[in-house]
Amino acid sequence: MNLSEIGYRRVVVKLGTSVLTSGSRQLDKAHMVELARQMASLMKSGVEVVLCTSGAIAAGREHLGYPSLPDTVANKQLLAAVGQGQLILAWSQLFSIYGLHVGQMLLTRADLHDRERYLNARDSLNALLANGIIPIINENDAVATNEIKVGDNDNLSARAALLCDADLLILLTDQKGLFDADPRANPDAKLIKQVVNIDDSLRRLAGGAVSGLGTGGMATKLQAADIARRAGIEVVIASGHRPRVIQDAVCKEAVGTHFTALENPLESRKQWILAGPATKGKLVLDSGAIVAVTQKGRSLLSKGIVSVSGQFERGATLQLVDEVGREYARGMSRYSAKDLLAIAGRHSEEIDSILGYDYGAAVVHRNDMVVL
Ligand SMILES: Nc1ncnc2c1ncn2[C@@H]1O[C@H](COP(=O)(O)OP(=O)(O)O)[C@@H](O)[C@H]1O
Ligand SMILES: N[C@@H](CCC(=O)OP(=O)(O)O)C(=O)O
Repeated sequence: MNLSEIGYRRVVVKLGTSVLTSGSRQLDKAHMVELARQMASLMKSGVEVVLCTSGAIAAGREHLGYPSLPDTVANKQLLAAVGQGQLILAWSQLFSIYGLHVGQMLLTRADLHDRERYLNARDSLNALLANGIIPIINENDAVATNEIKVGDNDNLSARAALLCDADLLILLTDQKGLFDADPRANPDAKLIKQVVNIDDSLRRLAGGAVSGLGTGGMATKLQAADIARRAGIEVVIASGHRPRVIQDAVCKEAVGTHFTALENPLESRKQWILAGPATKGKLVLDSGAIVAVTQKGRSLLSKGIVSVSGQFERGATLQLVDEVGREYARGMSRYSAKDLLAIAGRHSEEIDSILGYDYGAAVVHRNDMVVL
C-alpha cells in the first residue's frame, strides 16, 4: 500500500511501560526491536514518526538490580535518572539497526505552557524530523515536581502530538484497546472499536486500574485521546503486541479503538490564538505586508514591519495592524519585542547578522496566525 495516498504525514507513537516490559520487570528488547522496525519502515515510506516512550523508571530498577527503595517521589526520580540513560541507549542502538538516528527530548508541563519554551521545543522537534532523525520524548522525571509534571505519558504524548502538528496519535498498551469494562477485572468485557464522542459514561468505563508498572491506566489514555481529537488529530489505542500494529494503524486498518478527530487542526489553533492569552503588543505593517498576509496566505516577514509597540517575549500573541491602527490579523511572534525593534524593516537574510541568531524568516508564521 502506498502510504502517501493514506494521507498521514506525521504520527506520534506512545509506548507504555506495559508494552516495553511485556509485563515483566525488565525492558523486552526483543519486542522493542520489532517496534523500532515498524517505525523505521514508516520513516522510510515518508511518514514522520515521533516516539513518546515510557519505561525510564522500569529501566532504572532493572539496571540497579531491583533495589528495595521506599516508594517516594525522590526515589522514583532516582530510578528515572538512572533508567532514562539506559532507555535512550536501547532505542538508539535498536534504531541504528535500521540506519536511523534518534534525538532525546525530555519535557515537562512547564516547557509546554511557556510560549517561548513551547516554540523552542517545536523548533527542535521539527529540526530533528527535517533531518530524518526520530525525536524520542519522555517526561523529564528527574527534575519534574508535581506542579510542573504532566504526570503521565499519555497526556504528554497528546501534547507532543499538538506540538508537532501530528495527524495521528497511536497509544500502545497491554490491552487490545478501550473495553466497555476493565478487561483485567471483567473477562467478558468487549472491545469498543470506534469512539465518536468522549463523555462521562465513557470516562466511567476507563476506571482507575493500572497495569503492574504503568501510570494512569485507561483514564489518562482517554484524556489524551480527547485532547488530540479536539485538535483534529485521529487517535488509536491498541495492543503494542499485535503484529504490525503501528503499520496497520497508519494504513487505517481496523486496529484496537479508533477515535474520530473533531475538527481540523488549523481551526483549533485559530481558536487558541483568538481565545488564548491576551495580546501583548502590536506590529504596524506596510501595505505590501498587509496584502501578503490577508490575501496571499503568506507569513509575516521582518521587511514588512514598520514599527513595534509593547514589551513581549518570543511566543507572545500580537495584533497585526496598519498605520491607522486597524487590526488585520493576530498571531504568535517568533521574536521578542527587543529583537523586532532591531530587525523591523530589514530583510530576513540580515536577521542572523543583526541579532547573532535567527529563529527563521517568518516573524509570525502563517500557521500561527489568524486573519480577521
Ligand atoms: N475500560 C478499559 N479498557 C481497557 N483497559 C482498561 C480499562 N479500564 C482500565 N484498564 C486498565 O488500563 C491498563 C493500561 O494502562 P497502564 O497500566 O497505564 O498501561 P501503559 O503502561 O500501557 O500506559 C490495562 O492493563 C487495564 O487493566
Ligand atoms: N516517565 C515515566 C512513565 C510515566 C508513564 O506514564 O508510564 P506509562 O503509564 O507506562 O506510560 C517513565 O519513563 O518511567
